[in-house]
Amino acid sequence: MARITLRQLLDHAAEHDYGVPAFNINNMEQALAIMDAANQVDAPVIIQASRGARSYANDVMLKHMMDAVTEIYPHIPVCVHLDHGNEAATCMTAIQAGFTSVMMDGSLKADGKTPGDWTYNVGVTKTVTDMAHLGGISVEGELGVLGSLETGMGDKEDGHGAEGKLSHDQLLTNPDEAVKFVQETKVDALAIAMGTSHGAYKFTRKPDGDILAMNVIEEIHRKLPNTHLVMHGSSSVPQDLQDIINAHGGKMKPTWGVPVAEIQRGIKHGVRKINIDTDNRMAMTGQIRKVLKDNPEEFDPRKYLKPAMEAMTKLCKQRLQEFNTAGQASKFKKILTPADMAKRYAKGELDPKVA
Ligand SMILES: O=C(CO)COP(=O)(O)O
Ligand SMILES: O=C[C@H](O)COP(=O)(O)O
Ligand SMILES: [Zn+2]
Ligand SMILES: [Zn+2]
Repeated sequence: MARITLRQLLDHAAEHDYGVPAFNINNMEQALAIMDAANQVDAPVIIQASRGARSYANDVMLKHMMDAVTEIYPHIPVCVHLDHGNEAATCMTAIQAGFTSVMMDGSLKADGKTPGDWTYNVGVTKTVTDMAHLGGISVEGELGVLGSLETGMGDKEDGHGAEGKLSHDQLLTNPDEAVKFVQETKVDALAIAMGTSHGAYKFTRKPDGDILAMNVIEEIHRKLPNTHLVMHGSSSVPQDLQDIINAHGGKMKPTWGVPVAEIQRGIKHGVRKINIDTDNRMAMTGQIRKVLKDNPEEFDPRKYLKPAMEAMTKLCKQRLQEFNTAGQASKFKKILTPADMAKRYAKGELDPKVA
């Protein structure tokens, strides 16, 4: 069994200077595609499921898929993470379903739309870390609200995210507040806002420092050198994938994502978890469109799901190589269980350290 906690994985990533992509799954095809990639390049990996994924696939199905992938690939450390938990109960039921890590996203209220204030965010996040750490489960928190620095609009493309206009202050995580937040909540990883947003339409041009504020990451990392930073909305939205979709009946508008070089710069400054969903959605959809358009007589799902999985494996493998995750799986000496981690939290060994 190689199910690893986020904390152990990201501590290893910090020690060995790499980042770990967190790929979203909703079904068996995505889980197998990610694991095939991780196995090919000897990489540990984070598989994450959103609330939407949990209701799409059912927790029982997800639980057994996670067991299946660790049984098929026992040598690959896999962290199973809840993406964007909206309240404490969502986190607790994920833990019951076997997740080794949860995100309590208190940057938004439980409706997933209204920005949460400081007191709300610290309170709900601390409730989750207090409970989760008792059982050795890791917690990611979020400070700052995801949204576009180009338009000032919140991030609601994929159905969750702030609605309406946000202030510059809300859109950029304040480094001093980040220090206080980590000290008060004891989160294992901190997601920050600096201009990325979910979905395909992040930027209308190649992003520069005005609309993708990587300097915020550098400043937070200076103040919190031991905190693992998380970049959400980090798909690169590759042009070739846009082209495949559009060449086969799709209608994606011109758009830019987060350049891989910017993520690599982030990894040099404490970014350890990089959330990617949209790129994989595009990789799969491009192949499904292509097969169905080129072979309109085809109706066996395997005929389009297999190329879709292969395209997703290719994308995942590329990111694992680009983030230096490749080659790291076999470096793990021992995978600690949540119970082992619980003892470490109890002793205070994993308490946050500030510069
Ligand atoms: O942040 C994400 C999941 O939490 C995914 O971001 P993308 O939409 O850029 O893939
Ligand atoms: O939130 C980000 C991920 O892309 C998950 O999306 P989802 O909520 O539509 O499953
Ligand atoms: Zn989202
Ligand atoms: Zn996200």
